[in-house]
Amino acid sequence: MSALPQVSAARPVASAVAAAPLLAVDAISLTFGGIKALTEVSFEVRPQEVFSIIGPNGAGKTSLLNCVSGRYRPSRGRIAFKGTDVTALRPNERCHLGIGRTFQNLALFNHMTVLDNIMVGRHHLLKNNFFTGALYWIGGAQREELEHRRAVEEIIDFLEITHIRKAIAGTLSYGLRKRVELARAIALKPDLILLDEPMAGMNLEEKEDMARYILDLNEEWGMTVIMIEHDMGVVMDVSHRIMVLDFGRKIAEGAPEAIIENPHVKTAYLGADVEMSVVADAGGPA
Ligand SMILES: Nc1ncnc2c1ncn2[C@@H]1O[C@H](COP(=O)(O)OP(=O)(O)OP(=O)(O)O)[C@@H](O)[C@H]1O
Repeated sequence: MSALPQVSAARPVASAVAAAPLLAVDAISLTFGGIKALTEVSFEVRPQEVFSIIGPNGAGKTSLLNCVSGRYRPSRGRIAFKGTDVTALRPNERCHLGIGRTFQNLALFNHMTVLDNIMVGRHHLLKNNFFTGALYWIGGAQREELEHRRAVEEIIDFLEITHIRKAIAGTLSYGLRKRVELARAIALKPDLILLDEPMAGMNLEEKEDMARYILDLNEEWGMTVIMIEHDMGVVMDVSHRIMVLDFGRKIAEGAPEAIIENPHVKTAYLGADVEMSVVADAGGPA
């Protein structure tokens, strides 16, 4: 008997299967004191894929995402994005290259409005600073501001948060704050977005909405997605490919229907009581 949910037919990737990888992670290892969080993990993500990372608690999923975003520097190995070695780059430099992210725990400015939180997301795209802004207020800076507002409004429309655009972020429900955080991350118009447990703490309806936004981001906006998620129904339904970590090592990688049948994956999950219940509760596609 499988503890994992049934899967529907595999999702085809819009880009050619043979496309050069957008992200190439080559044998990265990461240690914290004596703890081996990651051991020689390698994988590639192709343009326009939804690539999910799953595994029991403490398997190294967030550590891996932090290595890709630049928050952690792996002790060994190499990370290339769009063919450029980014291993030594800081998070904001990777952000400029087109890597965006959301966090496992919400990281919004709670005292600010939804609109301002999303505008913060676009901040690094602003070309005009205080001085050029003062000199060219009638021209460039004002036009740039209008452009940013238009882009932000497009995101607000897309994520259906028009009704809360003026609300103070901290007053919103958890599900809505997660959606605002996604809005802020996509405001950067990243080519690759890293989502750390986007459905955590959500009710079924909120999860269904979030799954739809992720699919639309991928299919309509062409964004490549790397997602960590514990809800296996969602993972199996939205992912093109899945990588499984256990104790910091990659134990499997492939299409959802192959992962679900993989004996190593079943063993890893059956060996983890907490994950077992999460997986068993996942009622299939979101
Ligand atoms: N900043 C840190 N300092 C010390 N140890 C850490 C740190 N971050 C992660 N670890 C350790 O690295 C290992 C992997 O943790 P990580 O959070 O990456 O796992 P995870 O798969 O994301 O877990 P979860 O599903 O519970 O979020 C764990 O043993 C964890 O305790």
